[in-house]
Amino acid sequence: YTNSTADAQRFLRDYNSTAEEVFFFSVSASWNYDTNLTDYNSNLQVSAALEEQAFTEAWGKKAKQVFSNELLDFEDKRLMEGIMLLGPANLPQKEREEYNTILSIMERIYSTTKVHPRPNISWSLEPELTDIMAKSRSYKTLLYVWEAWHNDSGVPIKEYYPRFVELSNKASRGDGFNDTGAEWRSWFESQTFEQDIEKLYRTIEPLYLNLHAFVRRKLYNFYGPRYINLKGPIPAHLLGNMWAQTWNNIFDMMVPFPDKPNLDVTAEMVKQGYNATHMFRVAEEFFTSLDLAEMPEEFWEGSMLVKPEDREVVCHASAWDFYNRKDFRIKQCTTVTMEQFITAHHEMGHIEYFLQYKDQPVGFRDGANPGFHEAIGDLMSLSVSTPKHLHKINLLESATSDEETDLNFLLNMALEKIAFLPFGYLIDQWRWGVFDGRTTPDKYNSEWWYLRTKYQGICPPTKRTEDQFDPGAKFHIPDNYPYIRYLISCFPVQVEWSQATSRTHCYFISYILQFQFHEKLCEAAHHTGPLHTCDIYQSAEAGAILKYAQAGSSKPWPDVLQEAIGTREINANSLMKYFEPVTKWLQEQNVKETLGWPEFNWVPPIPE
Ligand SMILES: O=C(CCC(O)(O)[C@H](Cc1ccccc1)NC(=O)c1ccccc1)N[C@@H](Cc1c[nH]c2ccccc12)C(=O)O
Ligand SMILES: [Zn+2]
Repeated sequence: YTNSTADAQRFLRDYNSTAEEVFFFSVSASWNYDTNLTDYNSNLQVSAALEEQAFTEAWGKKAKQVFSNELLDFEDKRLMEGIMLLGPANLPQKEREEYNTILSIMERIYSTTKVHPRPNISWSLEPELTDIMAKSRSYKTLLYVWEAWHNDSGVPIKEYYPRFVELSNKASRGDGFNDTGAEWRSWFESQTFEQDIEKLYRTIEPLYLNLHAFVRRKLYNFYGPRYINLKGPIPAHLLGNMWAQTWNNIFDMMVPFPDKPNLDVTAEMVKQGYNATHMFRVAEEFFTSLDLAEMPEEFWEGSMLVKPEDREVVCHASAWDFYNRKDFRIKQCTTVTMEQFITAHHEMGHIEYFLQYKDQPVGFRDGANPGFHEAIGDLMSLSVSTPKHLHKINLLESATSDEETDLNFLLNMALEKIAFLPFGYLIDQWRWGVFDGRTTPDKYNSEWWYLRTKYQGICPPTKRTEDQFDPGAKFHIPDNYPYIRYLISCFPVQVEWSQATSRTHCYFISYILQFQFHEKLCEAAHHTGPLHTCDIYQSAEAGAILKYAQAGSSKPWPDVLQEAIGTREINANSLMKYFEPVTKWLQEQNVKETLGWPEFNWVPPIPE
């Protein structure tokens, strides 16, 4: 290759066809390991990762040697920049092996941890512990399960994490970043990224404080003054979820108008004999009703939609692209619940994205929009969760949309979407501090709980020390998957050109903007009435916008965005408008409440 445009384009084509084979091989090895966690499969997965890293190193070094970037158009420049990022391939061979092995071990510890309440009884996170956290209303049972999971999964991971951080930072420095956190933030290519998120968070904070105060009062009425301090943080194990990240599982303790139809359709799904495959068939029909693609045959043949009995697997849901334009799979330990039904739509949103992208160059199939993937799945849940949609798919008797039913629905959505915001925000705040060295291993847990109390207004139900490692008890930390993308993701758009590289700006498709996106899709679907009753199901016009927005970065972003979403600024107006009825209602309920948790350091007593 010489430094000419023609050669650069040939280089990109050659890279692409080789990359497909190498990525197919390493994704297949990861799939085999994740669906059968044995030493044998771990070794194969680690060596496949080494192969991929050797490939990345060879082509990345060649690209840096030969090409300077001004030869190429915007797309090819982005592809070439991606190829030049070596990641773990910056590490010498021994350290590469150590890096891959640590990741494999941490993932396995998390995914195979079991709790033994009594001899020869063993509970996994999915489904046993998850179900108990969702359904139990016994303070002591919840405390036992919460503490056992956090100790048994987090503590063994703790010994590996500092070394992992060291190796990850060294790899990031090899690509010119100060540390891995800086590398992750660079994807948003915005000098004011952290301030933007802080501003976004401050906008919705009043809504969160009202939800928090209301939930705390209801928990106080149930668990009593011994365990709930009306001026303090809420004990983390009482919110229906192992990490207190979404609170919709305790909706039954919060229902504003209990005599209205029950919006949690889990019971109805069980009654109608739903199983995993049927849940995914119904999800598929939602997407095809938007004129998006149906699942290929390979999907139904290759996916793992239920937890196998005979082997250990990674149960945390995920969607897989095998980079051969044919094999696309979901791995989910599906149980028949509404929450899992929503997750099935979220995972299938990833597959739809893969299908839209499959004929794009490899570099655009995932890296181009870090996290746009995650935004699509959540966007769908805004429609799928509506009483109107659940009625259309015959899971809800009546779709009476009177004011009280609407309030029930909006509170349920707030327990999912609003409760999530501070959690989505704090995970990577903690990690950014770890990667840039501010949070040293001797402070991992205290910093974690400081952020958990500061943003979520929750506290550990029992004393936590530096002997434990509670961040390790949340999948995305041992799996090293960035989390802010569940809150903010980014359309990279060409804006102005500078000499060395094409400057791209970030159009934030934030968690907040999904409501704006939803608003646009609803307009296209000719929806009338309040936004929260909109369901884009069966609207090909709405699907067209989605398809256009999703169809890879070969389309010019600005018009997609302006048309689809409105502005590039993060503004929470749509979200605030969406929740406006329930915000007012919560403010009325909270007239006598203390908003926030001034008794910041309060922790509940241990039950005797
Ligand atoms: O992790 C997930 C779903 C799994 C996933 O689809 O996001 C998955 C995560 C994962 C990443 C890397 C390896 C293994 C699993 N992401 C993907 O499968 C995926 C697929 C294609 C591209 C990018 C990511 N959800 C998050 C956030 C979340 C759950 N429930 C919510 C409700 C409202 C808002 C957010 C959430 C969580 O469980 O904490
Ligand atoms: Zn996802």
